Amino acid sequence: MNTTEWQTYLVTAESRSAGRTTPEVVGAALDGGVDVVQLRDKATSARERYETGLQLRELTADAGVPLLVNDRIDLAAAIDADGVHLGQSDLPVAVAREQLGEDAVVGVSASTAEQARAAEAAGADYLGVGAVYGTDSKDVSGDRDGIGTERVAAVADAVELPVIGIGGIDANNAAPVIEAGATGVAVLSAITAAEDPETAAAALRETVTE
Ligand SMILES: Cc1ncc(COP(=O)(O)OP(=O)(O)O)c(N)n1
Ligand SMILES: Cc1ncsc1CCOP(=O)(O)O
Ligand SMILES: [Mg+2]
Repeated sequence: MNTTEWQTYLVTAESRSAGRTTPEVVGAALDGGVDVVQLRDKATSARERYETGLQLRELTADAGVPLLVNDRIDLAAAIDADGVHLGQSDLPVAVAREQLGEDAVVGVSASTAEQARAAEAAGADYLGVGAVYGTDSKDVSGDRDGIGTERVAAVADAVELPVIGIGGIDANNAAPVIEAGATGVAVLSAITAAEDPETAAAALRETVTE
C-alpha cells in the first residue's frame, strides 16, 4: 500500500461525534474523500470496538479506502483491517508484522527526529507526528501548545518515511503542516465533531491537495 498518497486521514472518536455513531461519521467522511480511516476509541469495550470495526471494514472496503486500528494488533487481525497505528508505548513494529503479515501497514507515532529514525529502522510504513497544534482530544501534558510545524519539518527531514501531521489540525491550519514537509494530515475533531462531516472532509481535502 502506498502510504505516500495518504493526504487526509480520519481518526475516529464516537465520544466527539455529536451523538452520531462512528459508522455514520465514517460514511460521511468517505463521501467527503478521506484517504484512510483509523478506528480509535478508547472509551468503549473491546466487544463494542469489534462490532464497530466490522462495520467500518465493510464501509471502507466498499469505498476502496484502507482501515487501520489504533493500538490493538489483535483487533486489527479480528476485523481484517489493513494495519495498525502504534504509539511509543505500544507493541513493536516487528510484532505487528509477525501477527498481521508482511503486507500489513504499520504506522508509528513520533514526536522527535530520534523517535522517527528509530521507527524507520524498525520498518514502519509511515509516521504520525504530533500533536502539531494544541488539542483537547488527547492528553499531551508535556506539550500543551503542540510541537509546532518547525518540529514537523525536523522530523520530515530526518527520515524518508511519509509523515502525517496530527493534533489540532483543520482545514484552516493544515497548509503550514504540509509546507513543513508532511505528506498528509490526520484529524479527529475537525471531521467527527463537525456539523457536516462530509463537507468538513471535503474542505480538508481541498486545502491539503491544492
Ligand atoms: C496518525 C496517527 N498519529 C499519531 C497517533 C497517536 O498515537 P499514540 O501515540 O499511540 O496515541 P493514541 O492515539 O493511542 O492515544 C495516532 N493515533 N494516529
Ligand atoms: C490521537 C492524537 N495523537 C496526537 S494528537 C491526537 C488527537 C488529535 O485530535 P484532534 O484532531 O481533534 O486534535
Ligand atoms: Mg496508541
